[in-house]
Amino acid sequence: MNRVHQPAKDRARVLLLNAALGPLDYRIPEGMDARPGSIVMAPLGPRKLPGVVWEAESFPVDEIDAKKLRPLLELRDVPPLSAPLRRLIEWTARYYFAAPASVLRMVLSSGAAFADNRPIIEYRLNGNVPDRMTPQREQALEKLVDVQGTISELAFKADVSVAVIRGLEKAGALDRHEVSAFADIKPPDPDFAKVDLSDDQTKIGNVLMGAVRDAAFQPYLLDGVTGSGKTEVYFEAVAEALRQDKQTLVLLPEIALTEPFLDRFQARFGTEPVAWHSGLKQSDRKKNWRALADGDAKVVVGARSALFLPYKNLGLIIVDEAHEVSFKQEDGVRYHARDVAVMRGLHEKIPVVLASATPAIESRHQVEQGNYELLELPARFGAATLPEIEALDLTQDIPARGSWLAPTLVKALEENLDKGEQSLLFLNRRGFAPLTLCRTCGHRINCPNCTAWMVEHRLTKRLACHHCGHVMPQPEQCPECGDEDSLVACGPGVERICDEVKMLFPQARTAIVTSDTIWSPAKAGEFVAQMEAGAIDIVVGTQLVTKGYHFPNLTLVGVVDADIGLEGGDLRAAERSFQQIAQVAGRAGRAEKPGHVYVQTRMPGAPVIQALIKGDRDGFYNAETESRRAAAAPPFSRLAAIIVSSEDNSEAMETARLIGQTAPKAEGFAVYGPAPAPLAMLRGRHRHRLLIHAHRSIELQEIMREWLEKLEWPRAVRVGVDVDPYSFV
Ligand SMILES: Nc1ncnc2c1ncn2[C@@H]1O[C@H](COP(=O)(O)OP(=O)(O)OP(=O)(O)O)[C@@H](O)[C@H]1O
Ligand SMILES: [Zn+2]
Repeated sequence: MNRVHQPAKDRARVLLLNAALGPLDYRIPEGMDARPGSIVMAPLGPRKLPGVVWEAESFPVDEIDAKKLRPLLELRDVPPLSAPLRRLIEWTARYYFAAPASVLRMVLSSGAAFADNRPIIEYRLNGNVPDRMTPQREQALEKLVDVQGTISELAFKADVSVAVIRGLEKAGALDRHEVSAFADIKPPDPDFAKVDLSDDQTKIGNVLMGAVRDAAFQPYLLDGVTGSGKTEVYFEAVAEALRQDKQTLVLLPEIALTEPFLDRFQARFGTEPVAWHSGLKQSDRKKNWRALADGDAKVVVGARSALFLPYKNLGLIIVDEAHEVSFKQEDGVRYHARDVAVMRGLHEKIPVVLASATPAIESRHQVEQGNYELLELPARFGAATLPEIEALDLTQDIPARGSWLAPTLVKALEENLDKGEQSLLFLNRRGFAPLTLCRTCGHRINCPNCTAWMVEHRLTKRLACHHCGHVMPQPEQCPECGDEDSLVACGPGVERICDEVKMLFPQARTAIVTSDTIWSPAKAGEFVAQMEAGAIDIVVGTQLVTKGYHFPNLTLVGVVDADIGLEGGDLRAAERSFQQIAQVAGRAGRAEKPGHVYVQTRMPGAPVIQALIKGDRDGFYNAETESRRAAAAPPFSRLAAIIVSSEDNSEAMETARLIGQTAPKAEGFAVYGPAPAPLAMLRGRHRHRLLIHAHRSIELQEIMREWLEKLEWPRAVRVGVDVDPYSFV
């Protein structure tokens, strides 16, 4: 056997959609036009697996004899993956220590690539009631009103088994509908509803339109205060891409934001863009995938997973709310969508726009380095002004016993209510209380699988672990000492704040907005409609309400606990607190009526709080950047984490120790740990961490690859690498 780089003409190296397998060689049968990028079906043992033909030189392997090659089974009738996309997949896999097949999975994510073009069969209720009723059937009939989907989607939506849905179909309660595999897509009209831009907006719009026409790689940081019209401005670039017949990808940090975005887009371009997120039903996933691969979908808006899709001729990428940490994926391939978006721009040779009112320190640093071009919108659009921000010192302005809102904030809420204006209370904690404690023995109710407290959710009468999803009924007695009525809820979550609001203002119409209540774009749409109709007076929400929304009648914002974010003390704690509070403050007074923001804190003198109340954004950024520079922290250095986990703690510890002991020694390369992770147990696995700190000039991945490749550990141990980590637990 020898390593050959130039394979024979009828030989194909195929990256199969299976992370455990390396690339394999196959024979290309006579007449099959398979070349790099082609999506194929290949035999593996008795099975048939999808895969993509790749340049052999990208993945050198020991070649097997031509006579032993099995032939490819089929060439799929879908456009091949482009060379720039193949290079992006390779880059992502190398940079983030992921199997190329795992990255490829995100590209082919819908199964659409392998499905034939036959119609998709969906079902919906037809009003017939089956003769025989069961509780499950009743539940399904209740929950599936106006829902259409495949059998398994209906089962999921109705929370019953597939057999129940099949039974309903047999009993004649469901009608069958054929849905075309191809979407019927109306192209957006770039000139549908043009807006008159201000002078500042026009200047930036022109820069971006020029960039789209130039069709060259250029990242932009579109830095404009909340409500300055960043969206209007980047819509100009989208319009230009449409005129050039190029595709645009708009990435949003949260699927809940897609729904309001669709409406806004429709108002500007006359039709909705194509959406991509985990909430899509199977038939829409397939259709949308196909439409963007064929180039029919001109504008795609989605969550981070939309980044890897095989667009036919991408001309522009926009990352909105680009500072958001939710662009970092924390499981599977641990990539940062903002960084990969820029890499995609580089490979596709197109402009990339990062829009934010509170840019990441990393992005500002790139501007300083001359890598990104800065475009600034310093003022709110029109007559709107930035809200007044005031700190409420909780040690002076003390909330009543058993409550969490300072008297000054309560009074402001009351006045706002009287004026008929809307208010928003922000607390980044889901549920009722973060901890349940026994007054008798001091026992704290922990998750059995994680080093974490069980969070009380009073609305669903359960305790839930926010790390693994474990739930239990609210116990009547202490699980430790057995005492009755001794359990108390400690600390507030949004539900508890909402209870307080209802006690204070029984007449107020309230809404809780968290991922528990707004779990789909449709739910977000309902919430927006209610806000716009004035059917809600006071919203209590988590970070989900801090970004993107535009409610003209929302004039008062209260930050319930500004200190929470600073507690963890990780690298980005101050930056994140600043961003969150500035963003939530940015929801207030976005139209004619001015806004007011109260920030409850025990540390009114903290630099973050001071910068917020003085509106000294640049002061905060400069100080924070300098402290990072002084500490040689990112972006002035690089970090990578190694997370070792196993159900067996001693195995995990041994492996972590082995990794630590074999750490390479190099100038500007330091390894800290191993140490038990702060989240020492997660989903029943014991976790240990190492942190690598390196000079920017160092080939971090190369050194780590060489180091880890030589080591062996028990099969049950998982070793994950997190490059440029955002989470340190
Ligand atoms: N040139 C314009 N003409 C008319 N309306 C405008 C114009 N520019 C902005 N607006 C309006 O001002 C409001 C704020 O604009 P937009 O939502 O684009 O700001 P943003 O910078 O994206 O805000 P945020 O970062 O807070 O989400 C919107 O209602 C928008 O329609
Ligand atoms: Zn748990």
